[in-house]
Amino acid sequence: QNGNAHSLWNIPGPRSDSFWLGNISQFLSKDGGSFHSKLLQRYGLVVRLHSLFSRPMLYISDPKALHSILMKEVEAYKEPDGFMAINMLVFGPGLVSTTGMQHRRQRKMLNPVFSVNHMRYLLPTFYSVAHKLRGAISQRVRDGPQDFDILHWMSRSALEVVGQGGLGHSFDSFESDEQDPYGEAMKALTPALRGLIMISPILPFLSRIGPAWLQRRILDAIPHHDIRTVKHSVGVMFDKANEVYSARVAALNAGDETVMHQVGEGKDIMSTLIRTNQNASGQEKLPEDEVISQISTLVFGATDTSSNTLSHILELLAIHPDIQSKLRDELLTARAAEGIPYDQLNQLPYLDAVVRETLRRQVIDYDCWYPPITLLYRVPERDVILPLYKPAHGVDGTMITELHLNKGTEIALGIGSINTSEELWGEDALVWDPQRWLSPLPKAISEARIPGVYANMLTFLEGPKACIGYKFAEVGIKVTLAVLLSHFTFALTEEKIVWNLAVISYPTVEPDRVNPRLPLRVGELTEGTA
Ligand code: HEM
Repeated sequence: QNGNAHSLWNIPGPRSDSFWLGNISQFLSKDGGSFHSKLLQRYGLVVRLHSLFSRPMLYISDPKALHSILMKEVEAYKEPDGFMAINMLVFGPGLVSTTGMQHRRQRKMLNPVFSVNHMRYLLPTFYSVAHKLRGAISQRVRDGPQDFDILHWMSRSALEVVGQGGLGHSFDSFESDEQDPYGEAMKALTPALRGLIMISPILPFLSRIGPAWLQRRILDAIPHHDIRTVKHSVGVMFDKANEVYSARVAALNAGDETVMHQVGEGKDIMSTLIRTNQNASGQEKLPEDEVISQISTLVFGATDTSSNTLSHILELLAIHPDIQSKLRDELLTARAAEGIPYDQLNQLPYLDAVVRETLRRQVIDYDCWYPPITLLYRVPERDVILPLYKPAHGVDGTMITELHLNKGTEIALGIGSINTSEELWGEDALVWDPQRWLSPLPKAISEARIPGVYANMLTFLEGPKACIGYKFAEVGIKVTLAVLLSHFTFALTEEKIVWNLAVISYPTVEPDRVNPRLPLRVGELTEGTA
C-alpha cells in the first residue's frame, strides 16, 4: 500500500454501498442530508468515504484541516476538473470558472463593488425592490390569507435585486403571475445541474476534443433531459448577458445624463465594473468575454442561494410563530420597513440572529440539514500533509494528528458538518435557535478558529474562492424580511415541504421531488394579528 491509501484507509468511515459508485449515490442523493448528518454523528470531523470505483475519498470538517486547504496551503489544491469544466461551459470565463492569476485579477476588479460602502450605496435599490414585492403580495391577499408558493416570489425578488443592484437591469415589474423566461431558465438550471455532475468526469476530455461545434454535437447526442435543460438555460443566459452588457456600455458611452435615467442610475455592479475596466491599464484590464461572463456568474450566484435561504427563513418563522412575532416586534419598533440606514438595519440584534442561525443550519427535521451550498470539493495538486485540530482515532487504534494525502485525492468539504458539530457548537448544535447569537458563542468556536468569511461558519466558504457576494446576500435578505414581516403574517399550509440536497439545496412538496416550490399561507398584518 502506498502512503495515501494507508492513511486514508486508516480513517473510519461507512462501508461502500456498491463497488462502482462507492458511497457517492448516498452522498449526492436528494435525501443525502441525513447521510451527511449521520457521518458527523457517527464518525466526527474526519471521515473516509468511497468514491467512484470505491476509491478512498476524504470528507473533512476539521477546522485546522479546512483552514489549510482553503487558506494556508491554498495553492496546493484545485477544484475538480469536471466541476471547473461545468462552470466554464455554463458561465464562461467568470469568477467561478477561473483560477490563479486570471481569477485574482477578476477578484481585484470586483472586490470594491461588493464592499460595505457599496452596499450602503445600493441600499435604496434593495428597499425599492422589496416594496414592489410587497405591493404584488398585498394585491393577492387583499381578500384574506392565501396559500401561495413563496419560493416563486422570493426567486423573482432575488432576481430583481441582482438585476437592479448587480446589472442595472430590471427583469420584473411583479405585475404578472408568471416569472419571465430568464428567471425560469435560471430556476431550471439548479436541479438540472445534478445530471451534468454525473457526467462531469468526462467533461474535461470533451473540452479538449476539436472545435466548440463538435463539442456541442457530442453533448447533443447524449439523450439526457437534464443536459437539454442546461443547454436551454445556458442559451437564454448567454443572450441576456450580451444584451445587458451592450446596454450598459452604450449608456456609459452616452454620458452621465443617460446613465442617470437607467435602472440603478449607474450605481449597479456591472456599470461600476465596466467603468473601472475601461480606466484600467495594461495587465489589470479584463478582456471583454471575462467581463460579460460575470453577468451570468453573478445572477446564478445571487438568485437561488438567496431566494432559497429567504424562503427557508419564512418557513422556519411559520413553524415558530413565537420567533416570528418577536422578530416582527423588533422590525416594527425600528420602523425597519421604511428604509432605515444600513448600519441601523445591520445592527438589529434579533434580525441578525435569525439570519445567522438559518445560514448556519437550515433544518426541517432533526435528522437533516441543508446549508444552501453543501457539495464542494478540492483535489491536492501534489502530495500534501493535512494537519488536524482534533486528532482522529485510526481504525488500527492509533491517534492520527495529520493526514498524508497523495496528489489527486478527492476531498469533500464538510460545510454543513462544521456548522453543526456538537464538539464546536455545543449540545444543541442541531437545534435551530436564533437565541444562541444573543449571548457569547461557546469557547470551542473561538479556540478552533473556524475558517469562514461570515460569523464563524463555512456557509460562504473562506479564502480566495469564498463568496464575494455575502454582504449583498445579507442586506438583500434583511431588507426583504424587514418589509415582508412588517406587512404580512406567514403560516404553514397542509402540504408537506421536503428539502433536497443539490448544488444549491431546494424545497419541493411531496410527492414531487423535482419542481422547486414552498407553499405558505400569507395574510395581511392587521392589529389583531401583529
Ligand atoms: C445565501 C446566499 C449565498 C450563499 C450561501 C453563497 C455561498 C457561496 C459559496 C459557498 C461560494 C463558493 C463556491 C465555490 O467555491 O464554488 C460562493 C461563491 C460565489 N458567490 Fe455566493 N452565496 C450567496 C449569495 C451570493 C450573492 C448574493 C452573490 C452576488 C451578488 C454571490 C456571488 C458569488 C460569486 C460571484 C461567487 C464566486 C466567487 C469566486 O469564485 O471568486 N453569492 N457563494
